[in-house]
Amino acid sequence: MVTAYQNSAEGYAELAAARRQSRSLYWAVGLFSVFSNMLMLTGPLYMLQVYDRVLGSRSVETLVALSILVAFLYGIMGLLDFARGRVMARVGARLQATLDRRVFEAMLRRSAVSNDSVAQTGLQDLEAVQRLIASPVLLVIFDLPWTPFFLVGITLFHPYLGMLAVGGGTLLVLITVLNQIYSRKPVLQANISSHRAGLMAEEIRTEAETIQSMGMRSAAFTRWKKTRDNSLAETVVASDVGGSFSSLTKTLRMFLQSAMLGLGAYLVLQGMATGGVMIASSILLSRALAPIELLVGQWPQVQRAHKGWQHLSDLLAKAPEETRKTALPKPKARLEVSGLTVVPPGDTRAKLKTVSFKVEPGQALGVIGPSGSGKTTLARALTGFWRPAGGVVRLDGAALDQYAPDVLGQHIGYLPQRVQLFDGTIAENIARLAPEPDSAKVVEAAKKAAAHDLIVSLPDGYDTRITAGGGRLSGGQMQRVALARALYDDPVLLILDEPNSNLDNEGSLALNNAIKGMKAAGKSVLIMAHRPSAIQECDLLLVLDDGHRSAFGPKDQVLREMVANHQQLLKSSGMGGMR
Ligand SMILES: Nc1ncnc2c1ncn2[C@@H]1O[C@H](COP(=O)(O)OP(=O)(O)OP(=O)(O)O)[C@@H](O)[C@H]1O
Repeated sequence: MVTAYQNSAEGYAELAAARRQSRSLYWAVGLFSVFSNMLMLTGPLYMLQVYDRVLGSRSVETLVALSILVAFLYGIMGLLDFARGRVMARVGARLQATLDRRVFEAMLRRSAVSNDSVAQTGLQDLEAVQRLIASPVLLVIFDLPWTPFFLVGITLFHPYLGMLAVGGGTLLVLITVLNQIYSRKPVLQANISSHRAGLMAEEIRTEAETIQSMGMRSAAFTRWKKTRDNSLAETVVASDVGGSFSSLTKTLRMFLQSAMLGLGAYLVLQGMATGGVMIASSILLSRALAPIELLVGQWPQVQRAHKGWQHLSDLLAKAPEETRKTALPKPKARLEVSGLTVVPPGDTRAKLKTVSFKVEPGQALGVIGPSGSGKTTLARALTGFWRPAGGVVRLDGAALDQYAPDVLGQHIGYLPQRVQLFDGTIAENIARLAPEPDSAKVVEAAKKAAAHDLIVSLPDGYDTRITAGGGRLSGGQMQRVALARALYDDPVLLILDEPNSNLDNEGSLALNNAIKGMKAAGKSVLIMAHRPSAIQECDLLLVLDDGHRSAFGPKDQVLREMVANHQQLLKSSGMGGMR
C-alpha cells in the first residue's frame, strides 16, 4: 500500500514538473482574468448609470456617451477572453508535446511487463488532460475566485440582496458537490465501456479477413453490439445524472436572477434601493454564478481529465524514466545465458525455468521443442523485451540491462514468429522505421536476405508502400522483408523465431545463406524451429521441454542422443508390451 502511494506520488511529481513549464503562461492567464473579471462589472455599472442617471436626467447625450464607453469596454473584455482561450490552448498543447514521448515510451515499456489498463490508455489519458486545459472549463478556476467579490458587491447594494445571492450561491455549490458524488461512478463506467467497445471494433477490423472468410460476421457483430449496447446504456445513465444536475443548476440560476429582480423591486417599492440597483444586482448575480453553472455542465470532461491525470501518474510511476546508461562498445557475438527464468507479463508461473547455455561468435544455435515449450519466450527474453524473473543474459559479458534499450536493439536482429510490418515504404520498414533510411544499408540487408530481386520486381521497388498487414506482399515475401529488417545495420546477434514457416525452397535456401554469412562474419545466430531444414546451419542444439532445458550441446551429438533415447523408449515400451 505504502509503495503504491509512493509510486503514484512520484508520477504526480513528474506530471507537476511538466505542468510547471507553463507557469508563466498561467500567470498571464491569471492577469488577463483579473482584468476580464473587473470588466464584468461593465454591465451592472452601465445599468446603474442608465436607470439612476440617464432616466432621471432624460439626457440622450449621456446615454450615447455611456453606450460608446460600454461598447469599448466590452470589446476589451472580448479580446481578453479570446487571449485567455488562446493561451490555454497552447498550454494544453505544450503539456501534451512535453509528455508525448515519455508517455509513449512508458506505454511500450509497461506493455512488455504487464497488461494493465493504464498502459493501454496512456495517450488517450494525456489527450483528455490536454482537452480539458484547452477548454473553457479550466478558465473557471480563474473566474471562481471572483464570485465572492461579486457577492460582496451585491451585499453592498443591500444586505437583503446579499443574503439572497449568498444563499443561492451556496445552494449551487451544494448541487455541484452532489453532482460530483452521484455522477462519478456512471461517468467512469461509461468511459470504460466505450473504450472497450472501441477496442473490440478495432480488433474485428484488423481481423476482417478471418471474420469474413469464415462467416463470422454476424457473430462478431452480435458480440460487438452487446458491448456497444452496454456502453450506450451506461452513457445514457451518465448523461441522465449529469443532465439532471445541469438542468437543476440552470433553472435555479435563472430563478435566482428573477428572485433578485423581485426582491430588488420590493426594496425599490420600500424606497430602500433604486431601479438601477435592482437591475445591476441581478446582472452581477448571473456573472457570479456563471462559472458554477459551466462547471456543472461540463463535469464529465473534468472527471475524465482527472481520471486521466491519475492514470498517467500511475503509468509514469510504474515505468520510471530510464537512467542514462554508459555507452558500451559494439559487443562481440558472445551470448551467455545462465539460470534464465522467465514469467510472461500478466502470468504467475515461469514459462522458462533456469535455462543455461553459451553461444560463441561464429556459432549458430538451434532451439527446438514441442509447441508451448518456451522457444518464443526465450527469444523475447534474449531481445530484452521480457525481463528475466531470475538468472541473467549476457552479451559480450555485459548483462542486457546494461545496454540502453535502443542501442541493444541495434545490436540484435529479430525475426518474430508472427511478422508485423508497418505502414510505410519497404525501405523504411527494412531500415527499422528510420526517418531517412540509408539506401546502401537497406539494399545490403535486402541482398543478404535474398529479398533484393523480389523487391525491385515490385512497381515502386524499395519505395513501394505497404500496410501494417503487409498489403500487397505475400506471407513469404513479408517474411523475407522482415528478415532483411533483422539483418539491417549489421547486428551481432540474429534471433529467428520460426523463420521458415512461410518460406518456399528458394526462401529457405536464402535463409541458410544468410545464416552462413552471419557465422562467417563472426556473428551468432539463434533459430527457434520446428522444421529440420531450419537448423541445417546450426552448430549447437538446445532442446526445450516445458520450459526446461532437456538437452544442449553440439547439434549432431544432441540429435544422436535424442535418437538413442527415442529407440530406448520404443524398446522399453515394446518390452512392456511383451510382459
Ligand atoms: N504473453 C503471454 N502471456 C502468458 N503466457 C504466455 C504468453 N506467451 C506465451 N505464453 C505461454 O508460455 C508458454 C511457452 O510459450 P512459447 O510461445 O514460448 O512456446 P513455443 O515453444 O514458442 O511454442 P510454438 O512452437 O507453438 O511457437 C506457453 O504455455 C504459453 O501459453
